[in-house]
Amino acid sequence: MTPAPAPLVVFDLDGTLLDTHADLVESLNHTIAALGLEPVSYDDLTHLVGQGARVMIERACRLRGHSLAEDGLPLLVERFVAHYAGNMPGHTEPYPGLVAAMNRLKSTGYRLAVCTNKMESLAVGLLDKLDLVSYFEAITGGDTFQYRKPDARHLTGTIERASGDISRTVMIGDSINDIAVARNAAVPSIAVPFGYSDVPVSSLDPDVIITHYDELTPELVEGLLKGSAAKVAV
Ligand SMILES: O=C(O)COP(=O)(O)O
Ligand SMILES: [Mg+2]
Repeated sequence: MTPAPAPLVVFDLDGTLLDTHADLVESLNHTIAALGLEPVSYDDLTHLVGQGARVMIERACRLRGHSLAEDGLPLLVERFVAHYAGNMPGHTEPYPGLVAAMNRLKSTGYRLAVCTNKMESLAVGLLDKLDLVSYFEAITGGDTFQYRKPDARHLTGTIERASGDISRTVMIGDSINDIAVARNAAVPSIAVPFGYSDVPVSSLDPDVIITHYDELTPELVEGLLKGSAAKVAV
């Protein structure tokens, strides 16, 4: 019998691997200050984040009642990226128990990857500053492909780059795009409630919710993989 391919756990980044909120808010406020707009708060972030910097800036302008000239956006994105990249890692930290959980999974033969709507260069740069890049077989961002979460191809493209097997993959994330991309790719999902969802994660209907990384064990992932294999077999 051929052994089952190594399982792959694919992580979202903002609000899942890393608590990035303070730096996102700071860089966003630095960006919109150029337009004379009032700063946004952490509470606003849950509605603004999710589709990368460009959309976050557009949404923040809308929130502040500012109609952005079409050609104004590239300069603002540049301003955001310069500020964010220039301050990394800032206040950003891995969520409690994450590194131990990743070590646990890796020492059991698991592969890990990142599928984020953040720009790939910012995701890689940030993970590099935190010495976490080497954990991942692949890191893909919102600009890596022509499509991004919740489009299934962002996740399937990530799995391919990580040399994973879609029937042995689990996606873990904090918001609707993550649970939706998993559903769209027919991959089991795990939600974390400590990120930036604007609705309770239970309403997204993930397969499992974990409230701390201590719960992310090989047994939990194997259980989900068996469950999804059973669903396919029915
Ligand atoms: O930066 C964003 O807008 C979203 O990032 P995430 O996909 O890692 O949550
Ligand atoms: Mg997220």
